[in-house]
Amino acid sequence: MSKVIQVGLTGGIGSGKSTVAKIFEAFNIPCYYADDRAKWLMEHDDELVSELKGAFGEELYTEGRLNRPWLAERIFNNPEERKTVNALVHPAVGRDFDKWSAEQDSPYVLKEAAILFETGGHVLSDFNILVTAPEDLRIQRVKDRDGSTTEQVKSRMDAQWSDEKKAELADFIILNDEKQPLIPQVKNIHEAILRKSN
Ligand SMILES: CC(C)(COP(=O)(O)OP(=O)(O)OC[C@H]1O[C@@H](n2cnc3c(N)ncnc32)[C@H](O)[C@@H]1O)[C@@H](O)C(=O)NCCC(=O)NCCS
Ligand SMILES: Nc1ncnc2c1ncn2[C@@H]1O[C@H](COP(=O)(O)OP(=O)(O)OP(=O)(O)O)[C@@H](O)[C@H]1O
Repeated sequence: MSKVIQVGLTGGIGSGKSTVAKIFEAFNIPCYYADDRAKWLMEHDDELVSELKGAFGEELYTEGRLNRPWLAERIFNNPEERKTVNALVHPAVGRDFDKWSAEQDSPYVLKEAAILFETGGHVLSDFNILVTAPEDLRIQRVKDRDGSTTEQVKSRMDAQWSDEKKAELADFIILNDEKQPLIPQVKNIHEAILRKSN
């Protein structure tokens, strides 16, 4: 059986990539949510759990649950520690995604991931979609959604590439500035991918 067409869907923090993914799902396209799945694997993939404990110590977990604020504080203020987590988590997510993709019956599948170009993961996709939005709007959205501070959002932005740099590598770009309607943009890309994949 030939490999299903894989489409990366990325965007910086608060760009609205999960919101865009939900629209693709409404067009019956299966979507793999890498950030969510990564957190699940970090608690349930025994090999990954032991590698992470080896790198960060037992205090990374409290009663088997990942100590997320503790880890976020560490990795978004320390590039070396972020590199360590990325090097352990991303290959595990890649394997899990490939397994999931092979089980889907669809003309193509989406992988929604916050960092895709940054990890080089985009080369494994057949196409890559970038969601963009003005930086101040992205910060406000995340503050409203999570109660984060501006500084916390900015420290995550600093761990990601700029939209300009990502745009050079994207096949499609969606502008989610709350002025341009999202559904027609998604529909156009969905139809273009179906045409290109036939
Ligand atoms: C530090 C953790 C526990 C914080 O969890 P939290 O629920 O607060 O955030 P969540 O995972 O939903 O991520 C929210 C946003 O933070 C940013 N972010 C998360 N991980 C990273 C990273 N490694 N590099 C840059 N930005 C990141 C993204 O914009 C993401 O959409 C979590 O982000 C994590 O384990 N990250 C490392 C693993 C990883 O790279 N996951 C994402 C890609 S597979
Ligand atoms: N076009 C829009 N109109 C109104 N609200 C929006 C729009 N796009 C996104 N939002 C809101 O902004 C917040 C961030 O969007 P979303 O969670 O989709 O972003 P994300 O890129 O997946 O973020 P993260 O990287 O933090 O996971 C959410 O609360 C979402 O409901």
